[in-house]
Amino acid sequence: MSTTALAPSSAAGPIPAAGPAIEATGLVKSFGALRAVDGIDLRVDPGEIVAFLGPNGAGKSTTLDIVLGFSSPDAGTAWVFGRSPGQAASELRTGAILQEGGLLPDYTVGQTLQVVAAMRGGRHDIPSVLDLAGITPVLGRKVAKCSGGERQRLRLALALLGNPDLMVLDEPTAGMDVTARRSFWAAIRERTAGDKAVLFATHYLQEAADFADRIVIISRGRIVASGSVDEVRALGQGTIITATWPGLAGAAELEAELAPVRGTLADVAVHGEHVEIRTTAPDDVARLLLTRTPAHHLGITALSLDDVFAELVKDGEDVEDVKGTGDVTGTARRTD
Ligand SMILES: Nc1ncnc2c1ncn2[C@@H]1O[C@H](COP(=O)(O)OP(=O)(O)OP(=O)(O)O)[C@@H](O)[C@H]1O
Repeated sequence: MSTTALAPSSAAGPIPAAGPAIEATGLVKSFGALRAVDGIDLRVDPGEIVAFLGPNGAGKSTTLDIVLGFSSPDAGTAWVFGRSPGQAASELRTGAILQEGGLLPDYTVGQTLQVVAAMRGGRHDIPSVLDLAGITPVLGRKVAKCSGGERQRLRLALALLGNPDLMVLDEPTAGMDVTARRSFWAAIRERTAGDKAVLFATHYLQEAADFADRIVIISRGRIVASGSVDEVRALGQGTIITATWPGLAGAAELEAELAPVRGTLADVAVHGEHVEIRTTAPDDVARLLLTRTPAHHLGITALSLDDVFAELVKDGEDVEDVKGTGDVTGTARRTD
């Protein structure tokens, strides 16, 4: 697949946005016996930046390919500004950064932009694209000599050509260092200040937390949670208590001592004298540890977004039972 959505050129002038940037309902896509996408409902409104998070093979790219019109779903519908994805692409309403490949190593950055701009047709404000993507300094450099981050910036510039209303970015900052990632997102933010929409797939939870208005978590082709960062974080049940327990014989001793609060425990782990307990009643567990056991040095922390994410995607068996995940615009929900 090419790196950037090289939509067929269109003579069509600007067409007003109509409805949601993306409205997908009941998407299903199989490869042989594998259901890569298994009933996804997804809505992205103009002006929103939405992160699509999930483990490897969850179905993110397959979904994005459908939204971009690169492939058709086996079932369900996808609309982009009220049009078919292919139509929206041909009207230059969508721009994309896909995962890999597609760039010609012997072209310079500037030549690549010119060629793609000519292929896409229409009028392009190349200086502002260069500026926004921050690649002016490497304009004369051959793609083969560009660093990973510079290539991603070139991909961003290509995606910005035509000033699309929706950008679909598949792991757009892969290979970028923290500073490059920050300035990449600053450029996207600047770009989406109005009513432009962005849907991006990422493996970086922190990136999703920092830059997205909304997070959609997908596992095994199904949406398992969606909402703001805080809403998704709140789906994690429990609090983590850590402590040092001198002379602890092992997990059996810990569990025996915690018997009075057993019903509140989600997880216990013992690493030598260090214990980690996840509980829905942190005060009770802390009190018990401090008054009835030798444990000391207690630490009490909320679940991190990483913990919540790991829990939400941990077990495909749970997710298999999910039915109808509903829209992804409202309050966060877990669907198992
Ligand atoms: N063209 C294809 N033919 C066969 N299987 C495919 C094809 N495209 C994707 N798959 C499979 O579908 C599943 C979902 O793949 P997809 O690329 O959508 O996942 P992803 O969430 O984007 O993963 P990653 O984070 O690793 O990029 C995977 O098991 C993948 O191997």
